[in-house]
Amino acid sequence: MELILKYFPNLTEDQIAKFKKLESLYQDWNLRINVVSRKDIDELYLRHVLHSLGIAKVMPFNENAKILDVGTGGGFPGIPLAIMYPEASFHLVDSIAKKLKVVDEVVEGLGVTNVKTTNSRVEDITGTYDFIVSRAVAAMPTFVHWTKGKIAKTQNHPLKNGILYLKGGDLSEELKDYKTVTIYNLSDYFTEDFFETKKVVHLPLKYKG
Ligand SMILES: C[S@@+](CC[C@H](N)C(=O)[O-])C[C@H]1O[C@@H](n2cnc3c(N)ncnc32)[C@H](O)[C@@H]1O
Repeated sequence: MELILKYFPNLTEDQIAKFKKLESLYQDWNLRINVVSRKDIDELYLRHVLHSLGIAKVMPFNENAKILDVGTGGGFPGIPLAIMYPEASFHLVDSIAKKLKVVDEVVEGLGVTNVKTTNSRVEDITGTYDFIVSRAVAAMPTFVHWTKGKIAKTQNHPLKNGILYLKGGDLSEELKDYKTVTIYNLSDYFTEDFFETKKVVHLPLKYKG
């Protein structure tokens, strides 16, 4: 938890309490439904919570922001971001129901009220959002195809509405066709070795016409 405060020192007491509570909730639920590997659960704050919050360093969301987390799995990056931005609304989607069971239990255990979950493939989601966040779900071309038409027209943030994707490693081949992409190195924000190759990829997307 100190790790989160190191990079986000202005959290409220309520946010601190919620971030702290994440550990016991995930430890408990992960024993019943495995959503986080054993190694990762020991490093939950580094590998999951702080990594998810890399998106917050790149693009602090406004009040009323509408965010879709595609393939949220056990709730990453959506749950840490929902704690960070209690006035924004988060829609967490996954095609596997038992993963969302963990998300629903964690959300209830935390008392977070700005998260909605849907058990569905993202292709079947019909809303529009300021940003679509994700980690470890699909290569960018597939992801862009899946999320077509889900971006809101009105721009409310300094970065253009679109995808904010947590990715790692060499992305030159995967992203070569996207002229408008911006890559943010998380090592510019966080000093831990884990972030050495980690990035946030911002890809502006056209709104639904
Ligand atoms: C490797 S997990 C990543 C989970 C989480 N984002 C994380 O980083 O911890 C990929 C998740 O994407 C989900 N997924 C894959 N394709 C999807 C689709 N088309 N629509 C919704 N969820 C999808 C899978 O069910 C799985 O839970």
